Amino acid sequence: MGSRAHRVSLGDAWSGRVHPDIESERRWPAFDVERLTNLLDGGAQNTALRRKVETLVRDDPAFNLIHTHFMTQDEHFQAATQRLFLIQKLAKRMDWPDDSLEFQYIYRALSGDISLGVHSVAMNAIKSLGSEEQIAKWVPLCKTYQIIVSYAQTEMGHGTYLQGLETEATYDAATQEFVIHSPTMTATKWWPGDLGQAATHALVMAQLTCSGARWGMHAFMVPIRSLQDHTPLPGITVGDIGPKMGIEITDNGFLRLDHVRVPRENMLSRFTQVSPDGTYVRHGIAQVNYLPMVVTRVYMLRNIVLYGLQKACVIATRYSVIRRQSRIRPSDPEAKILDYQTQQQKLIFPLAMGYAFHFQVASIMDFFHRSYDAIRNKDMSLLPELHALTTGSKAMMTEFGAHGVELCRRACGGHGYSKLSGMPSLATYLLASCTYEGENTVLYLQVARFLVKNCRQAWEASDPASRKSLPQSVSYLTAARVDKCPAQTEAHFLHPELYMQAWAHVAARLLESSVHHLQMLVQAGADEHEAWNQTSVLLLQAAKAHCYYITVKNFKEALEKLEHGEPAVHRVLKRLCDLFALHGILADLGSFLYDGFLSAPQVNMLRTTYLDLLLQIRKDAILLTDAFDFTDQCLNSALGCYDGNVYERLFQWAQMSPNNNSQEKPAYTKYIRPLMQSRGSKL
Ligand SMILES: CCCCCCC/C=C/C(=O)SCCNC(=O)CCNC(=O)[C@H](O)C(C)(C)COP(=O)(O)OP(=O)(O)OC[C@H]1O[C@@H](n2cnc3c(N)ncnc32)[C@H](O)[C@@H]1OP(=O)(O)O
Ligand SMILES: Cc1cc2nc3c(=O)[nH]c(=O)nc-3n(C[C@H](O)[C@H](O)[C@H](O)COP(=O)(O)OP(=O)(O)OC[C@H]3O[C@@H](n4cnc5c(N)ncnc54)[C@H](O)[C@@H]3O)c2cc1C
Repeated sequence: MGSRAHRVSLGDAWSGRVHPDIESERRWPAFDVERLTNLLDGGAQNTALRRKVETLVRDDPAFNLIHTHFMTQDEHFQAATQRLFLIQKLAKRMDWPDDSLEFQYIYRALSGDISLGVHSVAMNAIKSLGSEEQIAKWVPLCKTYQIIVSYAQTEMGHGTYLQGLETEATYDAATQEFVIHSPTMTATKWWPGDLGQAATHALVMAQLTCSGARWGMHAFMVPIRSLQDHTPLPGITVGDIGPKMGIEITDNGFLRLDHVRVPRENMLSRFTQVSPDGTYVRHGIAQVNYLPMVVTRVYMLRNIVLYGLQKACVIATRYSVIRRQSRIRPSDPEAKILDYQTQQQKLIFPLAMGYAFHFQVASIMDFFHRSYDAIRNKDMSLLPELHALTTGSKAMMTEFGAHGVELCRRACGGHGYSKLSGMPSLATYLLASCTYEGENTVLYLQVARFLVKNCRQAWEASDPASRKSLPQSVSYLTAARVDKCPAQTEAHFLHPELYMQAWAHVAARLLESSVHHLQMLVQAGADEHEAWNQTSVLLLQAAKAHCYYITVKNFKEALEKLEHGEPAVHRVLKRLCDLFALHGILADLGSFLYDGFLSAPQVNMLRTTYLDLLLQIRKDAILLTDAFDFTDQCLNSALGCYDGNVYERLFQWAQMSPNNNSQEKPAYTKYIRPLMQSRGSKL
């Protein structure tokens, strides 16, 4: 399939004419864009399949996303639910297998603008925590949408601290039922997606009490709305939590339970069981019921964070070669804004991130697939490392991703504030992701806990064998390290080993000084918890440096695999990897200068290398964003279309505003006219 025709998909009259300012960027490609797209897709056959799926939704008006810019919250939810309904029909007609790539691709093609995402989160939770019988019972009902399930964990009073959840699940051995109850206002479930309007069931996370003891958070399948008429069932108070910053496709809701009884079989019991007489049995640590969050964190990284960031890069970079403003020299024509060094600085770091995070997601997915089945089969040996890798990646990718999208939005100037640019929607999605599935600070501190625990064990161990047994992702922290940067020229900063050493050095030093600070406070009389709190700013910094190190390492290792097969693609990706690593150093220079790891002259050399990279990457910027291969339909942006016809499209889309299509002007007739006439016109 011709890729250009494929991309120009909105059918506008001018789409055939590509704007000369963007055409010139594509005229002499330094690498084969299609090969890079294939690499990102995991092979040419996947690219072909993805494009086939995209074609299926391209010409159908029901899948046209432009109108979403003008919708109210409820209209948005309805349209997203209609798309879900149509996709299910399409999938049945096309005979797509469950969990197939086709589903992944159609969600991507429609920019994830499809409702009932949390139903999938809940279904994955059932697969993680349910026994085989429970999975066999509930998952087919979920897959066929005979029931719709919300993941109801967060309460008004507690989201982070799961031990503090107040919803009660008390076992009644006489009837072999659990009594699920919200004892206080703050116990009200608040925020769960798909709960406000859609759900028939909630997977309620509640504190289990049986045999007179409390056992922590467990998952219970609770019917909440009638399967006949969708009204709330007895004992259930359920509704919508009201307006929010964005993500209108999701009906976030509240839920109160008044002594609602569910059978004993409704507690998910892969790892924990309550026998008929109330005896409690558990396999693994108490936090084993937190496994669904690990799974969701993995999937959200690709579907929401990575794609959101990449789309913002495409839109802002394309716009920046069309937009001309001011002159570099007085005698020049007005410059493309992408030719300003400061604009390059704004946009090229997010672009490098868009690639770095691609390889980060691939690595996390790989670790997840290697460890998840073993965990479900009660081998918990890789769970702590999986938890640390997923929480760290979630925190870093959402924090940097949200920042990157905001940089891209601002790089579009005033038009970036228009919803028609697509940027505000991307920005609110990325912002929300910093909070849901674990607030980022809290998640970074989980990473710090893992680092401190493992490294302390290694440092305190006298025999070298204990050092060897450190989880692979942290073993570098206790290895011998370089204390002074050996770079003598600007070119030395383009050696991956050199910037890896720099990141390893800073991550290890920050961790060591956090641990020393902890020890110092304890020696001075603080208990270990207070000492932890009084060291948490340092710990956060150490966890962040570790996450950066891991991301650079994954990028570097992915490139090593590519080195021999694809020299041109390797060359452009290597520049992005270099820039990603060096940008992080420049952004946190204090940490690298603190103990003299870098000298001031080295910082100057590093900065020169960085600025030179900006210029080199700028030449390929459009092609690097084209390689993500998002359709115009998916981008849903007046600024970001493949053909670059920004101004025509912006004007045309604005005409769709209901204000421009109604004879009624209530604000004018009710208030403006009377206001103007109130004093008697002198004109
Ligand atoms: C396709 C995507 C669609 C996206 C839609 C998204 C919709 C959004 C949904 C949601 O937001 S659902 C709600 C999500 N909520 C959270 O993420 C809550 C965040 N809080 C937590 O994860 C935990 O409470 C906590 C912060 C980890 C703290 O828990 P706790 O106080 O109980 O534990 P600690 O004392 O800190 O640690 C004890 C021990 O447990 C280990 N651990 C903690 N969490 C996990 C886990 N998930 N998996 C495995 N192990 C875990 C932790 O490392 C400690 O281990 P040790 O150090 O003692 O060995
Ligand atoms: C769009 C959206 C969708 C959501 N969907 C769902 C859903 O489907 N199901 C569901 O159950 N929940 C859902 N949530 C809830 C979400 O998971 C929680 O809001 C999130 O986990 C944060 O918890 P919190 O609100 O309690 O924040 P808090 O923990 O109250 O955070 C407030 C501040 O306190 C700080 N803080 C808290 N604890 C600590 C600590 N131990 N150490 C240091 N600092 C701390 C945080 O860093 C933060 O700065 C959703 C939320 C949003 C915004």
